[in-house]
Amino acid sequence: MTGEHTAPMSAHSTTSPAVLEATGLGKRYRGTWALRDCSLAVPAGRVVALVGPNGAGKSTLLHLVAGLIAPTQGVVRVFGEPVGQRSSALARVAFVAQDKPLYDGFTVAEMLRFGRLLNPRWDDALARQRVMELDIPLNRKVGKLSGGQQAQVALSIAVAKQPELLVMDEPLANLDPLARHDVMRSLMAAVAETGLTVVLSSHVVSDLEETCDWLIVLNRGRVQVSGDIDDLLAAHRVLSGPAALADTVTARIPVISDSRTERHVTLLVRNGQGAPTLDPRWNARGVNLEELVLAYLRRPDAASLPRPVLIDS
Ligand SMILES: Nc1ncnc2c1ncn2[C@@H]1O[C@H](COP(=O)(O)OP(=O)(O)OP(=O)(O)O)[C@@H](O)[C@H]1O
Repeated sequence: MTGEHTAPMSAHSTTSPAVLEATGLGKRYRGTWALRDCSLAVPAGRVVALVGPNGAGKSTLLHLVAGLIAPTQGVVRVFGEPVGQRSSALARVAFVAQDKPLYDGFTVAEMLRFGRLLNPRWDDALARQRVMELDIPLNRKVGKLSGGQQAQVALSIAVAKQPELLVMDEPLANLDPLARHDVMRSLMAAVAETGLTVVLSSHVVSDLEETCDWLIVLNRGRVQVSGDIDDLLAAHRVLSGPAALADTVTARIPVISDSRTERHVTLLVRNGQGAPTLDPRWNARGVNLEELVLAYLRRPDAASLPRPVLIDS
């Protein structure tokens, strides 16, 4: 059923200690809720895809995790500690903002020196090695690098801080497909070397399919889906068959998306426990990550099980 999903099966359990945990988390800007009633837990060592349409609240959630803004409601914990101004756990978190935190007038070497001065856990050899392996000249001004090279420098700086949780807000934005692939490959190499947990937001779901193993879907400020990607894919399937039979399925199985012509219907459904035997005229197949995400985004009222496992701290 999950054959189309190429991410390696993870040995992690959903009940391993949560690196990141939100409970009833909400953020209001003046009269508008950017994030509401957000509860989720991410186990250690996961690579998390945070997806959702424009204005869904992704940046707001990531800024709350990084301690850059304070919640209006609820709490977010990293490594079991509530995030706040005095949170020592934030020393274990690196955040790469959407508008890469680089200074155009600095050379790459100066950016690395800056990183070394600001970060007590800085690994200078690692930073230089990563930049040189990518053939990025140390003496070039950051403003003269390509978008892909700038993303790689920002990633190298973040990794050199030796975080245990790396939070990246749209690291792939404005990059061409090859640069996106290269950045994701670099990120995966860092994950393989260090075992760090990564949360990254993106609009391009297909870029995440091979590398991420945990999915969070935000829609209109609410969490619709949070869970292990393999589990989520296994819990859904696509049914296609005669339109005349559609009502027999929709009455018995939770339908996330429904696309019909006069004679034919395609349904993306959630497998309930004890899923009913279907008429042989139905054709069933597995879903891929992009289909799953799109189906939920089209139905903001739908939420997926399993619900996040919250771990007592
Ligand atoms: N500083 C702010 N002041 C007022 N409203 C804000 C502020 N930051 C975000 N918002 C609002 O909160 C909502 C969520 O915004 P957010 O940037 O978190 O979404 P997003 O999912 O990251 O969007 P995008 O994909 O477009 O970057 C939006 O309606 C946005 O206009």
